[in-house]
Amino acid sequence: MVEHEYGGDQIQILEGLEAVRKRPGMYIGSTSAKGLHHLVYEIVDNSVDEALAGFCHHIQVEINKGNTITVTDDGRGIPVDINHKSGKPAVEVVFTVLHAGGKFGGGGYKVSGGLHGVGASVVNALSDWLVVEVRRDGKVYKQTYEKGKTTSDLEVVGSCDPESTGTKVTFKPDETIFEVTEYDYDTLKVRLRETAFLTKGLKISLTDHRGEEDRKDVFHYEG
Ligand SMILES: Cc1cc(C)cc(-c2cc(NC(=O)[C@H]3COCCO3)[nH]n2)c1
Repeated sequence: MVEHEYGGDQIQILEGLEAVRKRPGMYIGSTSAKGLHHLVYEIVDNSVDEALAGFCHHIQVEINKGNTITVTDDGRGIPVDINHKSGKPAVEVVFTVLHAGGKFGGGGYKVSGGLHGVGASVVNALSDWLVVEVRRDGKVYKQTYEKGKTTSDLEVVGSCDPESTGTKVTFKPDETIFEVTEYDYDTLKVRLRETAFLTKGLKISLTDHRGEEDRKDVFHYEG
């Protein structure tokens, strides 16, 4: 690959991020409480896709102190192999390339919690920071981003049982973008219960760590 082509790709990525941060409403509908909660649905939808593919059985959503969100699944783990067009790990492409495909192919971007999660890079762009951990092949991989820009190379930070695979994402919504930065437990509860109902067999748990005591609900509907 010739040097200038690489530059082109990098510029494309930066333009994508800038577009999302300049007009967030175009990508997540609004920057009100609705948009704040939409960030969670965009991430969860990726794990739901993995569940629909038959590889993920449990998704955990946690509201942490400071109103950061952690979503953990037990799927195969986002691929970490180097994508030969970009020279970047597949997981980095997922979180940094704005997929022009949007929800319905073509350039248009449909705002909705539609499936076939492609919104990870949008969530990343609208977050002060985002950390992803992938468990795959008995290794624990980690990468970090700030406002959608990569701030560390993908690195192996540990090892794990080869049978233990999955993806964990923690992010902090950018308070300069969202008018509301406090998560509402019941809003997430209603949506996650509906998602579990529509995805028979998938267990979805929601935990709020912000209080003295944790508050938790688990949704699991059999077919
Ligand atoms: C929380 C979260 C967030 C994102 C962006 C992706 C995922 C995700 C993605 C996947 N699985 C995959 O990407 C599939 C894709 O096909 C190869 C094996 O892995 N599982 N979980 C989870």
